[in-house]
Amino acid sequence: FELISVGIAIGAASLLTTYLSYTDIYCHFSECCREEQPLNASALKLDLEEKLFGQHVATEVILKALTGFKNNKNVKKPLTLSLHGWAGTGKNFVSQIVAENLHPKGLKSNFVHLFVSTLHFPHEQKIKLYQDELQKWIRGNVSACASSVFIFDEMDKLHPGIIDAIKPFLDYYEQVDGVSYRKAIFIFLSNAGGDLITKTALDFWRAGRKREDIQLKDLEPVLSVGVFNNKHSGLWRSGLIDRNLIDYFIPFLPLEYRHVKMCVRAEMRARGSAIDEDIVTRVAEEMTFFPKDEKIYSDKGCKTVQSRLDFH
Ligand SMILES: Nc1ncnc2c1ncn2[C@@H]1O[C@H](COP(=O)(O)OP(=O)(O)OP(=O)(O)O)[C@@H](O)[C@H]1O
Repeated sequence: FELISVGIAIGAASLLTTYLSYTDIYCHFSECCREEQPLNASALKLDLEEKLFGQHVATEVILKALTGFKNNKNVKKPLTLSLHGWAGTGKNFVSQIVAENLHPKGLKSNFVHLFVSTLHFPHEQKIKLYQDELQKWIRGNVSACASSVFIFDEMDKLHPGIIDAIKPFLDYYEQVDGVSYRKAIFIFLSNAGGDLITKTALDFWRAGRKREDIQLKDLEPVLSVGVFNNKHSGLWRSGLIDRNLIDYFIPFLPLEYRHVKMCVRAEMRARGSAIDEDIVTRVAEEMTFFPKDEKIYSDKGCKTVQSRLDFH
């Protein structure tokens, strides 16, 4: 009798290993949604600290928000991050880093979805249609992979109201029509609030205080109110803010001359070229800086660094 149960145990164990190795092999060749895969927090930390320049607030908040969310076995709602700041300060860049740390194929993953307002929702008269499609699209993708990531770029160009279509998915519901959205991540990117962030950064600078002393609490309240009252933020009077469904408003500070230089060096490294400090300085000096008198912050952040480097 004992022999039979030992036999069954061995059989079950070997079936399990075959199944495990089968899934491993399958997932090696075809992308799998590994919902329970924990986040490698130290890899994300290293990525952010090494690659993202001048954004100490964003780095800290994103790291905390993601590790907290992914380590919590009992999340009550999806994670919703709203990234704000001037052009070229790293919002898309960070979303890419986050996406890669959640799904190895990053933006190319079947489980990471990027919406660009001017591309996907261009016509104001089609708001209702966009809302229906967006709901269907998100429902379909979350049903296929609970830990899907949705990135909405150019939120400030999104017609007011469209985003409220996804409100039920962002709320504290266990399920909506049989689908649970609790493990999904929504990231909104916007230039709205960039002026408020710059003002705070300038106030610190003018008061002789260090940029690194700026904290989330100096900016988050101003940002959420500012965005709610801004007709061109995509979140104007949005129920998402009203209902406190956005977990973090994350400020991206305007980049200074020294950060632009760091971007040039990073780009040179990525191209496999030796770092030539003369070229670094020349590229950085070609950028334009504001405000008019102090000339502290780069107009385009690090955005045109790559193309400018081609000239040298
Ligand atoms: N803080 C930063 N640290 C390192 N590289 C940066 C940073 N900001 C921008 N870059 C570089 O500049 C490029 C453009 O930046 P990115 O697209 O992330 O800007 P953005 O904030 O999304 O701008 P926009 O609001 O105009 O969409 C990035 O791909 C990256 O190479």
